[in-house]
Amino acid sequence: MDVVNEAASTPTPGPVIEEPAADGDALDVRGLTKRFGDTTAVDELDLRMPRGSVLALLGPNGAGKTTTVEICEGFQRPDGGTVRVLGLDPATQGERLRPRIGVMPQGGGAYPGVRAAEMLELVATCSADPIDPRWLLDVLGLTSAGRTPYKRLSGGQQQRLSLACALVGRPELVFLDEPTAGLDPQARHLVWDLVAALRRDGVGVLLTTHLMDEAEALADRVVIVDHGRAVADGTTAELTADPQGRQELKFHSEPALDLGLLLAALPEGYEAVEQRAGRYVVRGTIDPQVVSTVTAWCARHGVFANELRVSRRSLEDVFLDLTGRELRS
Ligand SMILES: Nc1ncnc2c1ncn2[C@@H]1O[C@H](COP(=O)(O)OP(=O)(O)OP(=O)(O)O)[C@@H](O)[C@H]1O
Repeated sequence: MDVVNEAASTPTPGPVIEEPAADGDALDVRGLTKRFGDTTAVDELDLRMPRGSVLALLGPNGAGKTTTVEICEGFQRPDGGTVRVLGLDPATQGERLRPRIGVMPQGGGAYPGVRAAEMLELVATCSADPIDPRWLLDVLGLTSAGRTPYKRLSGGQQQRLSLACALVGRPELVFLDEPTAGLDPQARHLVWDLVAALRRDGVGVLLTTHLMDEAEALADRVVIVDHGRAVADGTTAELTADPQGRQELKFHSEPALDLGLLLAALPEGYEAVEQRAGRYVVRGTIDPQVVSTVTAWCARHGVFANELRVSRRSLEDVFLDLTGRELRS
């Protein structure tokens, strides 16, 4: 799927506009701060995003993701810090920036009576070189809903229409705020495929999510935010790598097992933690003998070792280790 170059585009001669160097970052945010009364929604946040890459802002509800995105889009003004999007300041150069970005806001929204295809065609008319709206409706599985008024579309269809509106202007950078919230698994994968296609076409994508599998599946780089601050920043591989190269054995069992006794049954150098009630992780070199020792130890104590698996750390684990809370908390 070639999203950006799908329709032949003929460059239109026009006034020469001084644009920033093409090799600059798509996004360069430094020390971004935003307060609402006593609440510091965004707190000295730094973000860098090369052009054509996918950056995920991952964090729990209220972490400051939407506020950050809305500042980058030019919908809110920061209280401190500098923001450059495609080399432009969204607060003061919004008119030059808007034609070059696509925005899919959280929850979408439209005039309730407008038909799906009309809405997309209307948005397309605002662009100098739009993608063919019919093609986009087709790719997003919305052709049969083209004549349906917005208010009668299902939540998933509204979400996909909102995504189509964000893409129809052939943007260089797209902001997707929780793009798969409320979608069924099929529609969710359709959106994932589209984001992957955008990336292949060289379109930058900043997406927010509180779904770690979404961030893992789509993003070149993940910034984990909590209380408006970046608590971790890197590729999924970097973030989930264990500093000592250890593996993990995870299992579910009764809460409050005596992990001191479990460790005594294992060779020296292992770590065992109850990440939350009844969820255990043993870290170290995990070989069949260790698995056998753990299950035998559980059996001796009259408890099951359920859902036992050897795995690498997930982004959820990283968040839990950094904040002591779950992403969905
Ligand atoms: N307009 C506003 N007025 C007052 N407080 C606000 C406003 N917008 C956001 N906040 C507060 O700022 C903090 C960050 O909110 P924000 O919506 O940016 O978080 P989020 O990470 O996007 O959360 P969610 O995943 O729920 O969308 C929250 O405490 C929120 O209540």
